[in-house]
Amino acid sequence: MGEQMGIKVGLAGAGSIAFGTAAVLHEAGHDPMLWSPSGDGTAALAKGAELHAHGAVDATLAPRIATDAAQLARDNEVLIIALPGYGHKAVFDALAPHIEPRHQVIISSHASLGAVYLMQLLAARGVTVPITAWGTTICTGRRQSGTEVKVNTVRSRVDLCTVPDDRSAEGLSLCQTLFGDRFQPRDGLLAISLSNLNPQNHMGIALGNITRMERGETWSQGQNVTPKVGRLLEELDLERLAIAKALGLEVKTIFEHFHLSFHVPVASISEMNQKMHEQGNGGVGPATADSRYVTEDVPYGLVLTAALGRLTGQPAKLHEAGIRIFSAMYGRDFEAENEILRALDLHRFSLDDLKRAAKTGVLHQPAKV
Ligand SMILES: NC(=O)C1=CN([C@@H]2O[C@H](COP(=O)(O)OP(=O)(O)OC[C@H]3O[C@@H](n4cnc5c(N)ncnc54)[C@H](OP(=O)(O)O)[C@@H]3O)[C@@H](O)[C@H]2O)C=CC1
Ligand SMILES: CC(C)(CO)C(=O)C(=O)O
Repeated sequence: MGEQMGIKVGLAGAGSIAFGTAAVLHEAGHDPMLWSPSGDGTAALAKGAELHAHGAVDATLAPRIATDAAQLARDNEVLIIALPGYGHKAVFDALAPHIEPRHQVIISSHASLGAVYLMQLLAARGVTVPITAWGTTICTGRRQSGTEVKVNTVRSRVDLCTVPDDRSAEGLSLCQTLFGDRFQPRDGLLAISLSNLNPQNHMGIALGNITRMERGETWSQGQNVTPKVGRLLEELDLERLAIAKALGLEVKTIFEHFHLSFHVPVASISEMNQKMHEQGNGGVGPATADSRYVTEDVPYGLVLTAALGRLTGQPAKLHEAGIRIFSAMYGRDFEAENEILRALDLHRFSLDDLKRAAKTGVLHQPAKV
């Protein structure tokens, strides 16, 4: 995998996380390249402007820019998928024909068994590579313009797993080489899916603040995790933890999540968020109802957790209610919007099939009856 430093990393995406991750990689001496699927996200950088990161990372860099998926794969040894779940299928479809055995793929953050979908595309070409799924992102932040990103935090811990699981050591070692000793290996893709706290947290945050979002207000996210919103997040967390327990999987609690990601002492979730607000990394809430907090996290997050709740006999009633309430508010069927679960035809598989696929990355066709 090349030299210890200066690894060429291709990022699919040119939004907040792709920009922030490029800055983190640059600071660690690596060589990032960005690919904006439409070209819009990198228009200014492609004309020669520099990318400025400020906040938890202060850096100015001139990342390489890819014109298409083929170039991103050709010019890099590592590919990081760094865009919302609703773009994953299109990006996997575009990249898969160009991925070769020399590559490693990281999905940041992994959504709805996307790693299984990508493995399936690669298997059709006879290619296997280590695909590492992260439960979240290495940093948080907001892209401020085509050349600027504010990085709010660089996380101390990110949960990961690699499929197929016999390539786990390669996946972990690569992540450590790129980003340092920040990774907590977890037991397969179901653990990683249940390690992503955004869907449940964003459900509570968006429900509590939907009028602010719809009216386009500017509002502090941390400050608006008020005691009642905080309690809803804690109750949502209990549903997720019950499913993980039924599956025999260890995942972090919401308290550990905020502590490790935002460096605040453990207290109630509302108190931890107030502290984040005070120390300046509480973030800014979405200023539009057309936000991935709903359009990504409901179909690609809550829907999978709710399905796992049904399969494990641990019904996630609040998660289920969230899917219905947001679908009613938006006049959309968010359950039907998940392109990856639809392509995998999840309903045909048993819990045992999913448990196996969580390790191998392969969903075997159920036997015909
Ligand atoms: N920002 C944060 O602090 C955090 C983000 N995350 C997660 O990280 C991931 C990335 O988030 P973030 O960078 O903030 O998101 P952004 O909305 O900033 O990502 C924008 C990028 O996504 C691309 N994109 C959007 N829709 C599609 C599509 N349908 N097909 C292909 N590409 C698409 C855009 O393409 P184009 O360039 O063509 O416009 C652009 O490059 C998400 O899963 C998010 O939930 C998790 C925790 C924190
Ligand atoms: C703001 C933050 C870090 C917490 O909700 C986030 O997860 C996001 O932007 O997706």
